[in-house]
Amino acid sequence: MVSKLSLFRANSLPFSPVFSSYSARFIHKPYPTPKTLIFCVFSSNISSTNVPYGPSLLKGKKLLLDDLRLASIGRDRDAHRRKIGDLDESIEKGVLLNEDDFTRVFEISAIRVPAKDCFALENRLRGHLLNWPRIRNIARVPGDEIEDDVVKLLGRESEQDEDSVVDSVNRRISGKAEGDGERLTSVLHRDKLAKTFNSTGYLRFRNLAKISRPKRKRKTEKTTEGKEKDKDKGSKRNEMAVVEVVEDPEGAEDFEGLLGEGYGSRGRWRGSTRLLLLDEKYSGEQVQDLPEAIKALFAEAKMTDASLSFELVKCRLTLFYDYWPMIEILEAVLPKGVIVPSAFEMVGHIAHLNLRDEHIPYKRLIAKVVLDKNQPKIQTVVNKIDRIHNDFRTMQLEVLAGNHSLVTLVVENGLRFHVDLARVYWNSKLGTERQRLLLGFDHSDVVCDVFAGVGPIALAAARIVKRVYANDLNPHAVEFMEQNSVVNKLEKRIEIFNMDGRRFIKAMFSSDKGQKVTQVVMNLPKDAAESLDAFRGVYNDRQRDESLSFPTIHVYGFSKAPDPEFDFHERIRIALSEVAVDVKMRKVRLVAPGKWMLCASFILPKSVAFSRKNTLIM
Ligand SMILES: C[S@@+](CC[C@H](N)C(=O)[O-])C[C@H]1O[C@@H](n2cnc3c(N)ncnc32)[C@H](O)[C@@H]1O
Repeated sequence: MVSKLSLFRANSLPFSPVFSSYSARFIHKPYPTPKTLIFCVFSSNISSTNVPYGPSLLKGKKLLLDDLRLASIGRDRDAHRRKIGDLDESIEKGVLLNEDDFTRVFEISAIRVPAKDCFALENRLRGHLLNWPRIRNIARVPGDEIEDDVVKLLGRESEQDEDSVVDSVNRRISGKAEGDGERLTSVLHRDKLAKTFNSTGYLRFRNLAKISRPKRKRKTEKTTEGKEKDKDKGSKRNEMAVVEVVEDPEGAEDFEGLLGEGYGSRGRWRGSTRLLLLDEKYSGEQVQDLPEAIKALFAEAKMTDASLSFELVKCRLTLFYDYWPMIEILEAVLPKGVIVPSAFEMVGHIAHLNLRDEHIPYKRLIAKVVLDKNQPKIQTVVNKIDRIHNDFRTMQLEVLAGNHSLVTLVVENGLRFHVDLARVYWNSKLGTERQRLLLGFDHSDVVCDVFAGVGPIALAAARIVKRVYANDLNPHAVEFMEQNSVVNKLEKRIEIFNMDGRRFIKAMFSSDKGQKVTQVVMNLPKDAAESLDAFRGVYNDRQRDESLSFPTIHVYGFSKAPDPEFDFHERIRIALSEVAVDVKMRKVRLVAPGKWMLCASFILPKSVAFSRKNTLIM
C-alpha cells in the first residue's frame, strides 16, 4: 500500500497550452462546450529566459510541424485510435491528448569509444557526461555491435585471447611461466578462473559465462499486419527515448555489402563501439573546445590502436511522451494559473484524485495522464465527486480513466485487505494512526472494535491480542471483513458482528464476553463521541468488587473549534454525563483547513459503568 497526500502546485510554466481557435472559449467558460478539444504543447510559446537545465518540454525541437501534425490526425485517425486507446471516449467527452506533441529532439554530442572500454571511460568522464534522469549515458546505435565471426573474418581480435588470460592467471598465482606448469585439477582450474572476473562481474571464460548467464529473451510484438516487430533492434522508437547518430554524409568506405545494413555509413572499420553521451553544454563543440579530460582521452587514443574507434559525433536524442514525468505533461497541458494536481492517493490499483472545481473541465485529460504515467501499478483513476455524508462513510466516486472496477486489494502493515471503494469505507491515510494505536495493545488484551469497517484495526489487533470482537453496521463491510480475516488466516481470533454500534456495546458488555474486554476502539469520528452514552450502566449486572477492571476506550472525533482538544473533551464528558474524565488527547491529523481529527483515550469511569441512569437504545 502506498499512500500520498494530495498536493497541488500552481502551473508556473511560462506558457499555457495553445488551444488554437478554442483557446478564447476555454479561458472564458469554466465548462467548455466544444465537441473536441485538442490539447497540444507548442515549443514556440517558450520564453527563453526561463529555460531550465536538463530535459524539459520547454526545450528541444518538436518533431513535426504543427500543420503536419494536425493533418496527420485527420489522415491517420486509426493510428491515433490505437495509440490513445480511448479516443472515442475522449471525443465524446471533448478531450483529446496528442502524444506526439510531447516529442522533443535534442542535439547533443557523443564520443564513440571501443565497447570494451566504455565502462571505464564512463567513470573517468562522469562529470562531463549527460546526466539526465532515466537516460543512460552509454548508448548503442545500429552497427555498434560487431559479431565475433565478423571480427575473425576481418582478421582483428576484439578481445584478449581467453587462453592467454588463463595462462597469465597461472603465472600470477603459481609463479609459473607459460606452458611450464603441471596440469591443474578441474577444481583448482576453476578456482583460478574465478579470479579472472572482468569489470562487469562475468568470467572471461566463454562456456562458463554462457552457463551462468540467463538467456536474454527477445522482446517481440505483433504489428497489426501480423508481422513480428523486433523491439530491441536499431534506432526504432523505444518506450521513452532514442539516440541516433547524425551521420557525416561523406562516409568513406562502404562496408554495407560486407556487413549488412547499419554498417554502411560507418566509414572506416572500428570494431564494436559505444557512444558516451556528453553533457548538453558540449553540444556542437569541436574536440579542441572540449574540457581537458576529454581532450586527453583523444590524445591517448591517438597513440594507440584505439584511435580508430575514438570519434566525436553529433547525435540526436529524441524524448517521447512516455519519457516525461506526469507533472511536466500536466503543466504543459493545463492553462497557465491552474494549479497542477501533482499527487494522488493510491488504494490498491486505484488512483484517487481530489480534483478542485478548476480542474473539472480537464478531469479526463488529467486522469489519462495519471493513468499513462503510473501504469501498471494504477489501473483505474477516480475522482471524489461529493463529500462523504452517508452513514457507511463510503465515497461517491467517478471513474475517469482505466477499468471500472473499484474492488481492489490493499496491503497494510503486512495484512491484505480486499475492499470495494463503492460500498465500503477505506482510508490509507490512517495507516500510521492505526499502527500507533496498536502499539498500546499486547497479548493479554481483549479488543472490541465498534466501527470496524473492513477490519484494518481489528485484524491487525488480532495478530497481537488474545481475542477481537469487531462490528460494523454496513453489511458489505462485514462481508469483506470476514473475507479478510480468512485471507489473513486470523478467522479463529476474531468474532464479527453486524449491528448498530451503541447496541453492540450494550450487547457485548452485558454478556460474558464483555467482562474480559480491555480495549474498546471507536473509530467513527463523525459521531462516535455521541455513542459513548451506551457505556452508561454497562456494569450494573456485575458485583462491585475490587477485582473489577474497566476497559480503556479509544474514541475518535473531529473538531473545528479554536481549541479542538478542549472541545472534544467537552463532548465526551457530556455524552458520558460525567464531570471529571481523565482523558489522554492527541491530534491525529488536519483533515481540512481548521478541522482536526483527534483521538481521546481514557479508562471507562466506574461511575459511568455503574450509572443508574441507563440509556435508551434505539
Ligand atoms: C470511519 S469508518 C472506520 C472503519 C475502520 N475502523 C477503518 O479504520 O477503516 C467508520 C465505520 O463505521 C461504520 N458505521 C457507521 N455508523 C455505524 C453505526 N451506527 N454502527 C456501527 N457501525 C457504523 C461505517 O460503516 C464505517 O465502516
